[in-house]
Amino acid sequence: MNSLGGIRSWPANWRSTTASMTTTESVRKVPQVLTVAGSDSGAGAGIQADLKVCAARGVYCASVITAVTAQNTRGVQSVHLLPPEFISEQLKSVLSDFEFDVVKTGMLPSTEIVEVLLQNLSDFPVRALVVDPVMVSTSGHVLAGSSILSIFRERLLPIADIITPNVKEASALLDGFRIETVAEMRSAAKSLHEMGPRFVLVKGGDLPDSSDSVDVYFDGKEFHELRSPRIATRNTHGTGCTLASCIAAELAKGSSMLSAVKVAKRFVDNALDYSKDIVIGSGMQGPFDHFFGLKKDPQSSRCSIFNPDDLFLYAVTDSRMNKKWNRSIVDALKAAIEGGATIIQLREKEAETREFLEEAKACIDICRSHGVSLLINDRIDIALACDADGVHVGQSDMPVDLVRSLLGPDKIIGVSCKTPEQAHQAWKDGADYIGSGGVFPTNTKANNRTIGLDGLKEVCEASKLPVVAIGGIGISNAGSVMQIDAPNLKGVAVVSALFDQDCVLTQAKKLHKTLKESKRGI
Ligand SMILES: Nc1ncnc2c1ncn2[C@@H]1O[C@H](COP(=O)(O)OP(=O)(O)O)[C@@H](O)[C@H]1O
Ligand SMILES: Cc1ncc(COP(=O)(O)O)c(N)n1
Ligand SMILES: [Mg+2]
Repeated sequence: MNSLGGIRSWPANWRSTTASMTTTESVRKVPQVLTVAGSDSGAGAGIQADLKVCAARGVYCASVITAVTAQNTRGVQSVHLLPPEFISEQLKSVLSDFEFDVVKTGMLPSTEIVEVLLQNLSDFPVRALVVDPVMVSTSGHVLAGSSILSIFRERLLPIADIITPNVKEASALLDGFRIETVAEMRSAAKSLHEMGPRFVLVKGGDLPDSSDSVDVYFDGKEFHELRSPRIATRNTHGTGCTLASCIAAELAKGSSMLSAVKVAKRFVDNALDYSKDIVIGSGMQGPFDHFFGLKKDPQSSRCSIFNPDDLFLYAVTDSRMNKKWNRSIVDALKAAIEGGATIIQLREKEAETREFLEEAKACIDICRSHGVSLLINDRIDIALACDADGVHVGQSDMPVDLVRSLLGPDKIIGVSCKTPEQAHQAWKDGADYIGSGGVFPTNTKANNRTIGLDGLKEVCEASKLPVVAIGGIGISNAGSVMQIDAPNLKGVAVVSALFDQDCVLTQAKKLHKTLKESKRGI
């Protein structure tokens, strides 16, 4: 739909171009999505899911309804298509008024309906188009028949920025191509890409015989497999709609396509996990809760889900390096995350408290919008004040058991350990992970005793906790670190290898690639 390559940021002058009815200073731009989809009376999927996920992600969502379904947790009882002329009126109404960042489509059940959509999109061009080619509900009901296939293939897919078919839909678009394995999902993604969309995500929620829930993403050159353990629940009604709308919401906020897809996958995963036991309706396809992020489960003592795999590429900031390269902390972090950093630690040794707090708040916004956790080095007060995801403390900082009692059960706590004794204590005190090093000598931390790869291994073996290695690690030696034989070594933490570099994005990508390759080699 657009020429922005999926990596978009607000134009510098958006304030002056956005609205003319109020003064420039008082304008606050809200990211906006339009969903063009069907209504689900049970409110688990369709328009209702789209509205919920956008609200949960802080994005405004308008809705044009194409069809009304009589639907519940047992299935779809009946479908009523709205007249194409009336759908066109709805489209004109909102497209002529709002400034949508992204249009997302769901159920488009007739050729005439697709025609009116295409006509309106050509009358009112939008910046990005997410097409979820809804054809079959999770319950197996046909929501759009084969009559729409040719207009999808010939006219809608070629203008889409991303399409998100499930395996059945991908197969239908490819004349019945069989998709039963991840390898076949890859072939399907490639063939669908040839039909014209800029990105393809083939969703594997319904892939038979797979213990993981795997989605295959293809950008025309590279494949990415997005995996998460399959959650055992009946409440998967609306996962497809939610995923596509979450991608639209993240794009509307300015994310790149891959970041948007990753955030969306994680959102669905967290929502399913949070809602796996809820019972709504008596059928086999229950809805899930999109607002898990706003709630705490009174039954469980730990409710934020710390994923040890997030330690994979752990970026630790350094303000002197940002000054040296003349970039803001926010730009540095954005580049690190876009390049593949999976968790961030804000380490600030010079700033005054007020300055540190303001910085932390700006960083949290960036991290939250990318679905990446942000930890604060040492300063429990700053972590509390800005509601960071957790802290990292050293052996001479506040003791971990005290940190836990101050921060409560939900926050992530990491602790630096050089010895097996410290590692054992970290676990007893309630830490979530260990940072172990310095593995190699480094300029970032003066007078720091190095422990080498043997010391790292001893620390790993002494604890049940996940470990991230730190100290003098970069592209040249990250592979040797990951190859020590320790299953709880989850990743590497780096400072200079990312931030004391000309291009943070390039270095992050290279390091991520190196780590992935070395992990595969184990
Ligand atoms: N049981 C599950 N556990 C974890 N993720 C799931 C599960 N079922 C579906 N997903 C995820 O939900 C998203 C929607 O997938 P899918 O169910 O294949 O689409 P649709 O709802 O369109 O049929 C995908 O990201 C998929 O990986
Ligand atoms: C109105 C409408 N749109 C889309 C879906 C597909 O949702 P899912 O495949 O997740 O059940 C649905 N069931 N109803
Ligand atoms: Mg599904």
